[in-house]
Amino acid sequence: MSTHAATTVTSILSVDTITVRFAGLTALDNVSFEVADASVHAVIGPNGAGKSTLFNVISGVYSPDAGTVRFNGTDLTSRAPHAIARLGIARTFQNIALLNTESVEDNLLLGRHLLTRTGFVAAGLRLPRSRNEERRHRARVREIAAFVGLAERLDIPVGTLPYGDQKRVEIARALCLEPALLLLDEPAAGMNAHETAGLAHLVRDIRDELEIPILLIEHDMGLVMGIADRVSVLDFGRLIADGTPNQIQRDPEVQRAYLGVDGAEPGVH
Ligand SMILES: Nc1ncnc2c1ncn2[C@@H]1O[C@H](COP(=O)(O)OP(=O)(O)OP(=O)(O)O)[C@@H](O)[C@H]1O
Repeated sequence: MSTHAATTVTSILSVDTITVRFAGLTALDNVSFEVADASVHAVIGPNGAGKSTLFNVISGVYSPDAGTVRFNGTDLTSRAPHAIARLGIARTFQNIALLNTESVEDNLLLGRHLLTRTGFVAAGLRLPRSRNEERRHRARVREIAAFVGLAERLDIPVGTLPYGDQKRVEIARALCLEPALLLLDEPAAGMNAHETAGLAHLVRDIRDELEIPILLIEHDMGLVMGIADRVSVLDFGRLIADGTPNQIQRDPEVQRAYLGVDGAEPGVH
């Protein structure tokens, strides 16, 4: 027997033989992979590869035709989106979904509504217990805003912020759920180089300081290769590769999938 104990990587999310069909089209075909705890895990693939469908299965928007998704051992398959959020999976969307005329603080407070016991109606009536609860939530919202770099922007209507800051508000709102796993859907889309660099920092900080694992869909290969611990590659609904960024960049099937679509290698952007 070996004297060296194998390093065990705990997995927080298991995607197990997931298949999703839309009419005649197989959007996900028997897809399996694991997301390790304390990791940044990227899902990449050409347009139409099945990435959004995968997120929609994990977050409960779609029920798969076959397979299971387990989160910390709990079967998520066919649970409703709000039940999955309550279990600790928070997500952001491709298009910013915030209340533009409301302040950063109010948008973040709304992100905590699943965690409130007395609810915001009771808070509006200023009942003593709800006042205490509201105070706690406001304090936590301030901490989270400071963590993402928005401490000075709490009173500003979200719609007037620069795009990169609006994306930060979205991520902060997801963090307000105190998630055990964060799903980010194309967080760098529409960002300039400076904003993307800031996002890379933030994602690393969420993993390293908050110790929240992150699963992200992203087309910006520079960002993916720079921050991901592991990368899963989808092509026409099939998982064609799963490995470290280095392994993925050298994988001939991955290169073929990208060259076949738009002439770009995943390592070159
Ligand atoms: N609700 C739906 N009804 C029918 N077909 C769908 C539906 N959602 C996705 N599809 C199809 O499933 C396939 C996978 O789509 P999906 O949006 O998951 O790909 P994607 O990798 O996220 O693409 P992109 O990078 O362009 O966002 C595509 O062929 C798409 O047209």
